Amino acid sequence: MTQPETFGRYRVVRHLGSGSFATVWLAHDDRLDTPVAVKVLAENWAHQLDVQERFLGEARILRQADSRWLVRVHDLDVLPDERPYMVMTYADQGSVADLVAKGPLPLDEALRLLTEIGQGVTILHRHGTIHRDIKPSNVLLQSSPVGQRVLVADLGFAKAIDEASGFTAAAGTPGYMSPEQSVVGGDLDVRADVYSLGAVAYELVTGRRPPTPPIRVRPRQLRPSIPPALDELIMSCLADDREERPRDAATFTQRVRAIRMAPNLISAVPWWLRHQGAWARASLAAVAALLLLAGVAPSEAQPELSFTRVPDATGEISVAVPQAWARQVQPSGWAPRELGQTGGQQPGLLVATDVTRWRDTESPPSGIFAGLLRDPPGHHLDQIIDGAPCSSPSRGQRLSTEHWTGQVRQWHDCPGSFTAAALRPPDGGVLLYLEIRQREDQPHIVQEILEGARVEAAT
Ligand SMILES: Nc1ncnc2c1ncn2[C@@H]1O[C@H](COP(=O)(O)OP(=O)(O)OP(=O)(O)O)[C@@H](O)[C@H]1O
Repeated sequence: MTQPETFGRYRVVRHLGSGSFATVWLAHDDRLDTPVAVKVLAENWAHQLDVQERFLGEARILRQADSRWLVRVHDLDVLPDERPYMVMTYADQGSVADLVAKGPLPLDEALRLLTEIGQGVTILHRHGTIHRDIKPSNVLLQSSPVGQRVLVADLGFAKAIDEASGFTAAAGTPGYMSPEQSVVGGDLDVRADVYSLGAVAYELVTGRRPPTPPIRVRPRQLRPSIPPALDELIMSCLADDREERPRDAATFTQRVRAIRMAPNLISAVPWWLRHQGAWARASLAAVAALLLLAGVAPSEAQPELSFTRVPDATGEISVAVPQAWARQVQPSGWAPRELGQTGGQQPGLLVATDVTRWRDTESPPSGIFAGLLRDPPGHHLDQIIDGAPCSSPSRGQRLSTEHWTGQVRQWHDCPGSFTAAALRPPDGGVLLYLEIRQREDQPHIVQEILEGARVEAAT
């Protein structure tokens, strides 16, 4: 295949891939200085009107739906040889198929992806569209300053809900396609996509594409650590009888979110986590018990303001906080992946007057989040945080003490104050990411907390 030089004003960089009907190129928009993906209808289909119509239909749906969870279409035009092309968001991190090719995903990552895919499909359903071909290779991944974002793509088979009865052609991909999709002339509704969401979920958590229906091997038989609620959800999506499935993608997504929030999946969550909604609530009884077990004791260093040292569940991190802040503790670690960093579950903790309101922008609690990163050399604060927690000006500074070197950024009127810091101990190796929120701005307390944080070598 010869590489064209340009498509209109877009300069072609390289070939990204070819599907059954189209070829996709990486190109550069020199005017806006941004990479784009250009999808061009294949020559052999260029004169087939129904295929052309489908191509244009895909571009229109994506343009009109215009969502951060879907590939966005920025432009549509026609080449001199009359082949249409659409200019889309470039997904620079491949697809979910690449991830799952390496095996089943960690549960927290699988649930995060399923929430995002569910959100993308929900947008389509609200737009009156059935995707009809949801599968891992049609879920693309794009890096963002705060992590990796899912983009549901390839609406080549998509159909308007109100035209979806009496289809003549069967369409979809075996393994992901609902039983009703393989019936010629069968009528469809959004529950066909719910089947596919269940099939994708099955593959993400087991590493195996589900067999053709009826499904006899439950995900928990292949991976016993899967929460029963997730096993149930996947099996209900894959029911032969669509009446037994969740009614739409929104219901599926809600149920995935509820599983993510279950107490046994709790991990501490930094403010900067981009999934604002998916927030685990701490079990207060467990918190009280953990506080006792952790041996919380007032610090002797601050007689005028009593400080307490609180460790995370592994004992690798501990923070000294004003006693009054340590009403609730979530000590069970965090997933740096949520902030776009590498590595699975890591030591981390959240200590606050009310952990459930950690990301409340109007009436924040006082507290501290601390999370460990196995440090890629040269990593710094701006690679972790994205944007600003509020519109007030911020001040950055370097910190260099006996225990830490690093960067600190503070917003003094957020409301209250907000501090983010990335600190390294003298022997390096790890990076401690900290967030400190204070209802009233008292800089000396922030200073004490930064000074008092500790990382012990894991035994
Ligand atoms: N926006 C995009 N950014 C980056 N890569 C993309 C983008 N859209 C498609 N691709 C890649 O281009 C290739 C071709 O995509 P296309 O949607 O034409 O077909 P497909 O989904 O691979 O196959 P089929 O259409 O036959 O199901 C795929 O490898 C896909 O990952």
